[in-house]
Amino acid sequence: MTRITVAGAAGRMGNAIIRAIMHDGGGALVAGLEAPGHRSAGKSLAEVCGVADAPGLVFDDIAQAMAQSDVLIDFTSPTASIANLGWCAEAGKACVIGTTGLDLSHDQILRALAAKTPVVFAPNMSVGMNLMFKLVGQIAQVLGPNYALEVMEAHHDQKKDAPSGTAVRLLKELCAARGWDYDAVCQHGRCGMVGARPQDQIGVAVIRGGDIVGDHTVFFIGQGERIELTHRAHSRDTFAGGAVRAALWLHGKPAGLYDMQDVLGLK
Ligand SMILES: NC(=O)C1=CN([C@@H]2O[C@H](COP(=O)(O)OP(=O)(O)OC[C@H]3O[C@@H](n4cnc5c(N)ncnc54)[C@H](O)[C@@H]3O)[C@@H](O)[C@H]2O)C=CC1
Ligand SMILES: O=C(O)C1=N[C@H](C(=O)O)C[C@H](O)C1
Repeated sequence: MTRITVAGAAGRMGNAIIRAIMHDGGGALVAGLEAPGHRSAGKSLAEVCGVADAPGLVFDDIAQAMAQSDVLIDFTSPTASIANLGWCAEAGKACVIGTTGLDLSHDQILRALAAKTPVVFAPNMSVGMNLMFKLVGQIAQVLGPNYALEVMEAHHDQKKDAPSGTAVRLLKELCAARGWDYDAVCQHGRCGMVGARPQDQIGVAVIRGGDIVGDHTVFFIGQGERIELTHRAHSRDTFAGGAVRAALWLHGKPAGLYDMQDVLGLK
């Protein structure tokens, strides 16, 4: 059985992942990991997460948290995920990373570390969104250049990064389909005398508020009609289930960088 440690155990996703391991089965929950000096360090996972039957403790030291584990599932912050992956690469432990907001330098380090240990890295662990990643490029290609592309995402008011990692991936799929350069064509918001819309542009709109779990819409807008392709996550359980599925799939795989498309057989 795959033994799993959950980083960010006291966070929104950490909590959902611990519930998924406990209630959906398939893996063994070993420990939680939190930021150095975090108030939950030394407490039981059951107390920290409110999951009565959860075994194990929360540590603020990765060596202790991973001592009995095969896989780390990490939904934390960009710097924390890269540091935790660095430890996993040295120790030969597999790592599933769902953290978003990584910059180019994080991305380069992640790729180098994934040469040493198996890693699943994906901005969205849901089945539906991973199918949508495939579909948006196909739709853009079939409709052709006369259809304007726009992306809108909405999330809860605690989200730190914008646009979401999922929106960034959708934009990259659309750019690949059109042969466009991401940085050159993405227009983040519009304000003032912006003029007529150029054809080679993708507008990006970001909404934040309340407890929205995660909504993404891609607009394909033509003269006389439009398609709006929307994915709405109803709860974090959909991401958590995907993360656990990825951990079970990853255990025993050779070193390398994988994403949810590999896990779900969508490539
Ligand atoms: N890929 C996906 O499907 C999804 C990705 N996310 C991403 O996951 C990340 C976390 O999101 P939330 O759970 O909402 O955030 P959160 O803020 O609720 O939780 C993050 C947790 O990580 C902990 N942490 C910080 N540094 C740490 C370290 N060095 N080691 C261990 N734990 C550490 C924090 O104390 C906190 O408890 C974000 O980047 C978010 O965008 C969120 C939902 C789905
Ligand atoms: O921070 C979140 O909550 C989410 N983050 C991911 C992202 O940035 O794409 C995925 C999901 O939409 C929820």
